[in-house]
Amino acid sequence: MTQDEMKLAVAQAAVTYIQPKLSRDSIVGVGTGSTANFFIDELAKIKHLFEAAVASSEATAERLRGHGIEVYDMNSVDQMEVYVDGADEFDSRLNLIKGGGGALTREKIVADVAKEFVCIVDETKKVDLLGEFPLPVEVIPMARSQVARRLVQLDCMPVYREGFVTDNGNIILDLHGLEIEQPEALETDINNIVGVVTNGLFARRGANVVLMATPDGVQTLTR
Ligand SMILES: O=C(CO)[C@H](O)[C@H](O)COP(=O)(O)O
Repeated sequence: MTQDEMKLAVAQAAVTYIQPKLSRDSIVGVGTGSTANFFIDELAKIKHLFEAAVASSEATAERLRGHGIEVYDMNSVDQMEVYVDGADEFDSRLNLIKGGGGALTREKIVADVAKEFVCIVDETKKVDLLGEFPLPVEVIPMARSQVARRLVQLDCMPVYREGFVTDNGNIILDLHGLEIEQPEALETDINNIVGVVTNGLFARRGANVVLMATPDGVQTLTR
């Protein structure tokens, strides 16, 4: 089974999982990335079952609209049935690293509103300890050097993501070589640095459920 076949399988499983939770006035939060794109294409098949979506990036909004799914502005939404998104890594407690595609801040905002965060991954994303995937940090551009110095003081190794600008007009520093024993504490410590918008650790608000594609089928993992 190819990785794309696994992404499709988990996207289909996500639609099956969320369908009973939806009603005509439901809002669905939608994440960003290649797995999320498979989900969007599958979600379009049940677009008559919910009211609208909220997107975690401009790319996702464009793809949703391409399927004729209405996309609401985040500020007009105060409740959301479910948020579905991929991840770069997850551990057994369903803590995540996200933001490989640079959409981490909007992803975290949309996830925060949702009653349930359904994370869709293939088995290659499962780790014992988070941190092999570089942890993205979104930073206000004028604070780049100072934030980098503060991150070094936290024993992090920041690498500037050259030429990349987030949908919010900010830059990304990727933190390499981490072995994250205490994800909640690190999430808080990094977010407390002045000039950091947010970081890609989803520990304080991890996933409620992870749907993980394997060659033998999709597994449902809960906390
Ligand atoms: O956090 C993300 C984007 O900011 C994605 O969810 C993450 O990078 C996984 O992407 P993919 O499904 O393409 O592997």
